[in-house]
Amino acid sequence: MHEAIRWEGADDGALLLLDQTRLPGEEVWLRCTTVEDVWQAIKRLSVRGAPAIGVSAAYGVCLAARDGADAALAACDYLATSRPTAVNLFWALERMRLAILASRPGSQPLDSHLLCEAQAIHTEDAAQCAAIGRHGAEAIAPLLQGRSILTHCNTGALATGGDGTALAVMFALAAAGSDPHVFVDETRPLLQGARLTAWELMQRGVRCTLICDSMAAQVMREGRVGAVIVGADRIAANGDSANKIGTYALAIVANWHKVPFYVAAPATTFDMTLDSGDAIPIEERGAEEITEPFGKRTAPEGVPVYNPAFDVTPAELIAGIITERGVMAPGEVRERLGT
Ligand SMILES: CSC[C@@H](O)[C@@H](O)C(=O)COP(=O)(O)O
Repeated sequence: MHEAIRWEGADDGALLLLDQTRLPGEEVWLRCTTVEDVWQAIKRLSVRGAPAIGVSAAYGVCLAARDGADAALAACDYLATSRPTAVNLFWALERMRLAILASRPGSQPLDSHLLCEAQAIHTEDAAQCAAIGRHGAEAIAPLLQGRSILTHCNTGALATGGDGTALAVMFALAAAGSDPHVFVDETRPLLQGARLTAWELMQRGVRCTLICDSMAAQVMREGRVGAVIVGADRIAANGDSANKIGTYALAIVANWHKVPFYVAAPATTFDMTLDSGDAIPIEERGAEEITEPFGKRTAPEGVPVYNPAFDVTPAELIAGIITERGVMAPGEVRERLGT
């Protein structure tokens, strides 16, 4: 596993993040010592992927706790403003807030109490990834019959506290000896597929082929895809799933070609307060990500730009949701994950 989040030292330590904006060219670790460092790292996507954002934010609260409980509570509010779509962020911050409120003077010092909580969130996420891999491999293996899996964005060890969500399924298939092949969508505009997923799969010896997002329909028409598996940033109670922009179009294309479309995510990605995906907040990012990708201008100065970072795939396009509790139909989410 290529871990991307580490805590260095004891209670007075620092958060180390493998800077995902520099991959695959350079492996540079950022050393975060303040809550502001963590906020910036999340905002600029040095750490990204829904579960990884939650884990990192939890450690960010530990950094603030050195200045006491009020500073730690303020850090929870502040980190919640970094990105709006991945519900794992808000879930982790709520868990840290409850841990702050439960901390009693005279018992374990606040900073070590909170570090234990953040480490528990991290470890639990790793265990959830492993279970998603196991359940997903069992469900997906019979669908492949020598065909490939297609995926979008990055859902591996870089995006989580463990082995990943959708990518964990591919790693589990590989570990079981079934030698999967993965078509990797490059994932416009920030190329999480080309830069991160292709890198992770190659590091782990999983066969993959990089395609542009717009080529997915063609490889499906050629009969080369047995299943699509993607991650999620927030899943509503009816199974509607928000994920990286382009996922919705991919789901439509998969359904047209009768290729089963799966979402893989831990329970921490479900937002049972939302009846449908219509209420999921969609992050809009800066125009320069499209007009000047990676510092090179590709569009005329002054052109109007719309840059939503996520879209919502309606539940009816999803064959199954792979969670640590097993694979469920979108219609089973309310019953299996509570109201
Ligand atoms: C296991 S990560 C699942 C999702 O968070 C992932 O697919 C995704 O859309 C990430 O978007 P990003 O903008 O790179 O944070």
